[in-house]
Amino acid sequence: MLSVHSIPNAFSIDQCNEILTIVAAQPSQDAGLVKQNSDHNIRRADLVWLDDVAGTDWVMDRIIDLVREANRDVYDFDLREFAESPQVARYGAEREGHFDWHSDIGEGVLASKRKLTMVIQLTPGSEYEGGGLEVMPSNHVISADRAQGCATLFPSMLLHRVVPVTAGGRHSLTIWAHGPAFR
Ligand SMILES: O=C(O)CCC(=O)C(=O)O
Ligand SMILES: [Fe+2]
Repeated sequence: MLSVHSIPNAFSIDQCNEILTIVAAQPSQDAGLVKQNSDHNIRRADLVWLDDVAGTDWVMDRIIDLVREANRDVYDFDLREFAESPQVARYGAEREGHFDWHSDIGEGVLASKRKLTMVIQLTPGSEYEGGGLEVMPSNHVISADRAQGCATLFPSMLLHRVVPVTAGGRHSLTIWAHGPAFR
């Protein structure tokens, strides 16, 4: 139940590139944390929330299929909804984009109901240095597959981070599935 699950080619290269094109046309926001305070020592990234963007229903449809299948095969969590918009983040070398160790379960009304996190690599791993997503399921660290289109899923309470980008830029798509609190 605390495992990190990887789905290669969850989104095709064409689909990743289409999302990147759509996002490039949107204004981005400086990343806030769970409680909307932006502490740049913890996180440095630019965000676009996809539910504000027309023409992205197919992205959510694909997300729903991927999460449903992974939950059936691996987690068996009581998931009820996607209560938050999919989020596209850009971590750029120009300000050492990163996200320090954190859990996605926070104190907010929505963040407290997060149960499963899925991150899609939108950028090919060869286009940036650093920027790796790392997840800590127990006393060791798992590095997410950097391949474009690969999905990494993990229970939202697990500590994870994005190490600083030192060259180029990395885009990721993150979505949370929500449900009643763990017990
Ligand atoms: O961009 C990533 O790889 C992870 C993003 C993340 O951990 C988050 O938004 O909570
Ligand atoms: Fe996170």
